[in-house]
Amino acid sequence: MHRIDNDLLSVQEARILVENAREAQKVLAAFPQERLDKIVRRMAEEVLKYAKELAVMSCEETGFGRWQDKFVKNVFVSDFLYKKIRDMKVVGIIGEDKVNQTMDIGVPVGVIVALPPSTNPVSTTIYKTLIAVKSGNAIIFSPHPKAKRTIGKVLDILIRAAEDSGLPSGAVGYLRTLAHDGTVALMNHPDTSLILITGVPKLVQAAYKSGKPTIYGGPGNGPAFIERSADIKKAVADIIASRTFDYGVVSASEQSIVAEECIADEVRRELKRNGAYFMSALESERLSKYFYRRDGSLNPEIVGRPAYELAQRIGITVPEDTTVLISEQKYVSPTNPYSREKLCPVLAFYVEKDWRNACEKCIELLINEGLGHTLIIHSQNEQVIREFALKKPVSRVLVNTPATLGGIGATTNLFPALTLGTGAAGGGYTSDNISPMNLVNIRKVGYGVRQLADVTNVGWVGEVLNNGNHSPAGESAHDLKELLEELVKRLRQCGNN
Ligand SMILES: CC(=O)SCCNC(=O)CCNC(=O)[C@H](O)C(C)(C)COP(=O)(O)OP(=O)(O)OC[C@H]1O[C@@H](n2cnc3c(N)ncnc32)[C@H](O)[C@@H]1OP(=O)(O)O
Repeated sequence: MHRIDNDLLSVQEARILVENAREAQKVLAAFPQERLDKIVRRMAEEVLKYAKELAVMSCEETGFGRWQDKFVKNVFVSDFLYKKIRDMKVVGIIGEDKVNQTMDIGVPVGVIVALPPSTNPVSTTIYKTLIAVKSGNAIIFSPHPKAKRTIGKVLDILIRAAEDSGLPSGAVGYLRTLAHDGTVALMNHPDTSLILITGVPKLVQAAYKSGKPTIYGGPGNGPAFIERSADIKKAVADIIASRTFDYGVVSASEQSIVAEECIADEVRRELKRNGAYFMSALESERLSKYFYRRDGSLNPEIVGRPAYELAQRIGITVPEDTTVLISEQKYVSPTNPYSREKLCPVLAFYVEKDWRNACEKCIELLINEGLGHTLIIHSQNEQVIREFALKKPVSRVLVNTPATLGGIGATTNLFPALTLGTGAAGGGYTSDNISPMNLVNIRKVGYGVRQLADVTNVGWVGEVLNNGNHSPAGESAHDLKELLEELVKRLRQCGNN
């Protein structure tokens, strides 16, 4: 009974939120870029003040990750991302080609439905709100139930700051009565235009079923290949820093290491020097039992937990400062959790004879899970790097950098984003690191610059038509002559002769 009431209330609330957002967006759509920018700036400045408090709150509410790293992510979006988008021209006339006489006009998509994940609730919510308002859109969040207090607080801070600086009321909103039906009602409402979903694998199908354009930042399974020419010390330090960041919850993070045989022992030694613990086959087997729930989904109990705690769970005594748990593996399979995304500081370790075999292994891992997401290579050999980049079914190839930070555009010059597109390979429609430009349509303006006759080479067309042998329909020479005369007549009628 309670569930039914909750579902009904949630659906009703969803309808009201969309109606308010639709009206607010009409006002917002008329704002020039400068006015939107002022609001974005106020939101970024205000939420930055709460970066630490929200990081702590997020860990307390969800149990996922490390507050210090969440604090870094919150600062990253409120400061670095903000500065990156500050001078971007996204709406109105955003491009003009005086020579070719064309113009591009950025047009907001309308009302966006956003789902943030329980693993990055604060930073993803800040990021989505900033890029949505920057691009003149309204945005309605359906908070993840596991992080609803935290997401509610982030949004209250953002909404207060935004409305104080002129955002029409209702342009940023969120569902307070959380229920599956309310979220689906937001997705299916005829007045919502686009769904921006990060994590939450269980609701992706509902988003696709709505028939709306859906941008999904989904699971990764990035293999990190260490090639013989790599700076091994740096490669290992990068991987450890990345895999331990926020206890492994970022989807771009390394899930396995693929080492070239001739350097494998050195890599193992370096990993151990960096606090890694290599599990025995038995220990690996014991830990593997915890990875999935009965329905095959990832078990939240191991997500975003430190290596030491995971070791305790299977009764292994390891030093408290153990950074990652590593399992030596040979094979890739959907039933082998070590060859899939793990969202915690656990890595698989594969050894391959040379870079070509490593290349195959990486592809096998990506086909197993994480198609379209991310791959990492540590190498000084530009030729191998390029071969890798050309062949891998991923949307981002990260070179000599920690993947967690490289994928989200902190240590690389990729766009700073917490929703990473996986392209057609990953079942989505964009492979971008999602930016405000993904939230507008580009209206193309083209001035008349030539006449139809200018693009029609009558002489050449005549030559082709008169060559009866090449006529697919087998028309007679007489028919073709008539066709040509008709073409010339049409060009004249257009006043173009
Ligand atoms: C750059 C980046 O890092 S992007 C982040 C990418 N991250 C991911 O892809 C992580 C993928 N996430 C997961 O695998 C899971 O969310 C886990 C393992 C982290 C956590 O699992 P859980 O705690 O069980 O949370 P899960 O997301 O599955 O949701 C739990 C329930 O809440 C529901 N739920 C989640 N969000 C909403 C919402 N907005 N509205 C209504 N219901 C929701 C889910 O449908 C699910 O319902 P069910 O249990 O009845 O099927």
